[in-house]
Amino acid sequence: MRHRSPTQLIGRTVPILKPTQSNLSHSIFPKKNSKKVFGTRRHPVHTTNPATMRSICAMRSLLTAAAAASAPTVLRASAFPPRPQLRSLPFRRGRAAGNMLGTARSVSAAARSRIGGGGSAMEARAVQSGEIHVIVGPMFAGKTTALLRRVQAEAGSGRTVALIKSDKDNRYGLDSVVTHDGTKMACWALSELSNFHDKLGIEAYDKVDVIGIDEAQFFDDLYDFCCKAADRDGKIVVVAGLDGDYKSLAQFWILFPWLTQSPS
Ligand SMILES: Nc1ncnc2c1ncn2[C@@H]1O[C@H](COP(=O)(O)OP(=O)(O)O)[C@@H](O)[C@H]1O
Ligand SMILES: Cc1cn([C@H]2C[C@H](O)[C@@H](COP(=O)(O)O)O2)c(=O)[nH]c1=O
Repeated sequence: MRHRSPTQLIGRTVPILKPTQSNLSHSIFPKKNSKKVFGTRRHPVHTTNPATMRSICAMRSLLTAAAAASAPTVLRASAFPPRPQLRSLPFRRGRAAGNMLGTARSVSAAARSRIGGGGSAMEARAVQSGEIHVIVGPMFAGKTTALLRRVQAEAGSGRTVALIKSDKDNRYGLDSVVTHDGTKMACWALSELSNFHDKLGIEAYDKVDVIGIDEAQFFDDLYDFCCKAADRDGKIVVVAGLDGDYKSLAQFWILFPWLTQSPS
């Protein structure tokens, strides 16, 4: 059987056009081997589903506000977090010398401090939005492999990472994301992405720079979570999942019109 590679898209979530029937008229799928840039103008999502349309329109104001914000990215430093344990934070905090979090703060922590620290409204809005990266393809395409490589590279470059998968995927156990050829990495197995904040606690969430999500197609709240994590909290979110099944996976699709560029 011919091996198919997953497609990788990358982008900030930037609202470009108000979704209308006319700009929702094209397929979300690029031509095979296409290097074309993704974005609402070029590759809008194809949907006539009223719920999807409502969702897109409802998110527009949030995204517009997020896009209005601009500030230099705050570079973050930390060591690779220890294996997540249920009922405990996945990061050691407050260490001195090898202070795992160094002196830098996460974008969200910095943003919160600006907002809560009596800064002006302009300062409060000056938060760098994050990014959403999408790895998409059919089963056995190497999506999880690509996700783990990316997350491990981010961790290796000093960012704090957290990995999530759907608890619906219990094929290789629940405590790890596992590729079909056996590479694995500890993860949080969740039924809903909205549980992530509760599992980590707000302080630990603040310190996370990169959130990897595997089996993204199973999360009904994928779109809301990704947009909030990227646009409100400045996170880099790397999402891997199937491009569709018989139920259409609308949550995954509606991320696509907000993606503005693909890696060269
Ligand atoms: N049937 C199979 N059995 C074992 N390993 C496989 C099989 N098909 C693919 N692989 C290996 O698994 C890798 C892809 O696994 P993975 O990243 O988990 O894919 P995906 O997340 O897209 O399903 C491939 O690079 C290949 O080496
Ligand atoms: C095609 C298809 C797949 N699924 C399920 C089966 C697996 O749990 C995942 C895919 O995982 P992989 O890492 O890409 O191998 O999705 C499904 O529920 N519905 C489908 O149509």
